[in-house]
Amino acid sequence: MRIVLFGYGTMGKMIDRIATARNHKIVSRIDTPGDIPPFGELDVAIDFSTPDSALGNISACLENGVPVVSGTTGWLDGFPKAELLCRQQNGAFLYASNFSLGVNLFFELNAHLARMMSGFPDYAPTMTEIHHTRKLDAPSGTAITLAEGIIENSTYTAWDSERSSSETIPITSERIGDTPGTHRIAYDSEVDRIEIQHTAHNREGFALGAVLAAEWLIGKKGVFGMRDVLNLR
Ligand SMILES: NC(=O)C1=CN([C@@H]2O[C@H](COP(=O)(O)OP(=O)(O)OC[C@H]3O[C@@H](n4cnc5c(N)ncnc54)[C@H](OP(=O)(O)O)[C@@H]3O)[C@@H](O)[C@H]2O)C=CC1
Ligand SMILES: O=C(O)C1=N[C@H](C(=O)O)C[C@H](O)C1
Repeated sequence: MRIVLFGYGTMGKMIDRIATARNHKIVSRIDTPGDIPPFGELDVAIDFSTPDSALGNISACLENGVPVVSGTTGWLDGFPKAELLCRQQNGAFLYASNFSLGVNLFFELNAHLARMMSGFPDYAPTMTEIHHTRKLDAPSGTAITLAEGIIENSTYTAWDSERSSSETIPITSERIGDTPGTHRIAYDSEVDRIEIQHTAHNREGFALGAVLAAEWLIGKKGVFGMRDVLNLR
């Protein structure tokens, strides 16, 4: 595949290495606002940029008929616009708050646990996410996806950065050193705690997942997520 990378920071560089090792060609590396890749020479775009720039990068790809994979977090207010543009352009767009296989299995486990716990109102959920100190957004995109998974499968209606009501899931964000990404969900009662946790040991799983998603997206039309790639339906 001929690939453009939007965002050439920690993730962009790792994706470059993994994609090249899988015999893909990185045609262009965009790391500065306003830089435009040679859209006509591309098979797919991969965006790991910033909360402020993701929607613009994704829109430019869709307007130029280039399938686009995005893992950027912190811009999801703009997601409906990207989705609409993709459908209007009959394009291909794949978004995931987390591309690692382990986290996507953890999403399934979280949904299952939420369904199970919804019958036991003595237990209340809380969530903690821990990332590196360079991270621009909080809570993490993964934590928001996990909270949405609980909301879909329980009587909880919202998440918040603190417990603002008995119907909200509180999310605590910690920023420590170079932590790649840790997500913990705990259900506490007066007498005990049930908890599940995913710990990324490094960022390889995120980067490989994004390249696999880009390979999968070629030839498809529509809006997709990692559940489609991994066939978790
Ligand atoms: N979905 C997933 O699995 C994962 C998602 N992420 C997310 O990916 C994103 C990037 O993470 P990470 O690589 O660690 O962050 P970095 O800050 O290391 O990289 C982002 C890069 O994007 C550049 N940039 C700024 N503006 C633009 C623009 N308009 N177009 C293209 N590039 C631009 C930045 O340049 P400058 O520094 O000069 O501003 C920076 O080099 C984050 O949102 C993060 O949350 C991260 C890991 C996994
Ligand atoms: O910024 C990061 O590093 C990560 N961001 C994603 C998120 O916000 O969930 C995914 C992963 O946890 C690493």
